[in-house]
Amino acid sequence: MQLELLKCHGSGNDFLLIDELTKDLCFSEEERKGLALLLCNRETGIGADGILYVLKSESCDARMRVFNADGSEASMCGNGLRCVARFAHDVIGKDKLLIETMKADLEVEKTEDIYEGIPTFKVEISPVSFNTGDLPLRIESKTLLNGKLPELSDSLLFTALAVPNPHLVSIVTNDILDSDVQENIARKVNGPNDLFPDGVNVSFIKPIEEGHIFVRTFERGVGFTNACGTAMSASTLVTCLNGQNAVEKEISVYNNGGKVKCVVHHNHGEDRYKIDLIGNGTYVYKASIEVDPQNATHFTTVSKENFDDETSLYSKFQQGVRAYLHER
Ligand SMILES: N[C@@H](CCC[C@H](N)C(=O)O)C(=O)O
Repeated sequence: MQLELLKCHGSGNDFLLIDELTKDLCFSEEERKGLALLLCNRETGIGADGILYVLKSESCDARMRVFNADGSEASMCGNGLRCVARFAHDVIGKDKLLIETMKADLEVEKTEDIYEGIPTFKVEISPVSFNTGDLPLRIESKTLLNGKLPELSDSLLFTALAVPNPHLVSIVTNDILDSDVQENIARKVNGPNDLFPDGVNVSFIKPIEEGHIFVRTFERGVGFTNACGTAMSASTLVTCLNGQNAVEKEISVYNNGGKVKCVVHHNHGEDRYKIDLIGNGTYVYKASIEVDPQNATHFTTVSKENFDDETSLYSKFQQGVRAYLHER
């Protein structure tokens, strides 16, 4: 079949978006997985951190399903949701939309440009849970808040939370960030292991100054990515809980692909948190490929059309972000 793909990114976390909103496509679960494995491979495929399937929804404006590069399905993807928000906005023509995801219906909204000319979307990251059973993390206690996991490190303090995909977060110093500690831990908890049977996204946070943090994530099902939206949201919340940042205030979150803004909201009555994730939803190119989803072993590219203006504008934004980080 001829399959249209939209390559897009949020903070350099890149995806292949497949439109099942306006097109009648019908994939089996195995085919969705097979397409992710074939197309996301950076050596033999097109290369991407995951596939975003955008489907029709009975209750919302659209539905998002996210498959990681290794073919596993994730319950949420923050950077991907901004790309889906952009796509649904462009197709449906509404500034505010509701997107169905695996575990929640989430509000998304076109918002003020993060950098002049860059299409920017605010997406809701929720529900948030600190219950270890929701990741799952198999330890005795019901939560892990700045606690030790001796199986992973003698010294680092970790917080575990689901937003609702699973995250393990630690605030670290420069020397730890520059070492291979994060990769070793992440590989351990994303291979066969007793602590995180389903794997976990592992983030290290470096506080820069009040209202500004840097986050790097090793993603479950992918590896190190330029950025992970749910991880940046989870990390911002952790810095608020630690008193390093404040709730209801915009926090700048720098990453290897750019910058987003996060705002943590706390509903005191219900003691619930939700986070606004604000950042780019950038189109890179449109492509058409010939592929057999039932036997997804190879594909041929039929056509490709670049969104050069979007790419060069995003590069300018990145230059500013790098200059800021270089000075620190
Ligand atoms: N890149 C995403 C998260 C994608 C899913 C994640 N790897 C998982 O398996 O939970 C984001 O921007 O949130």
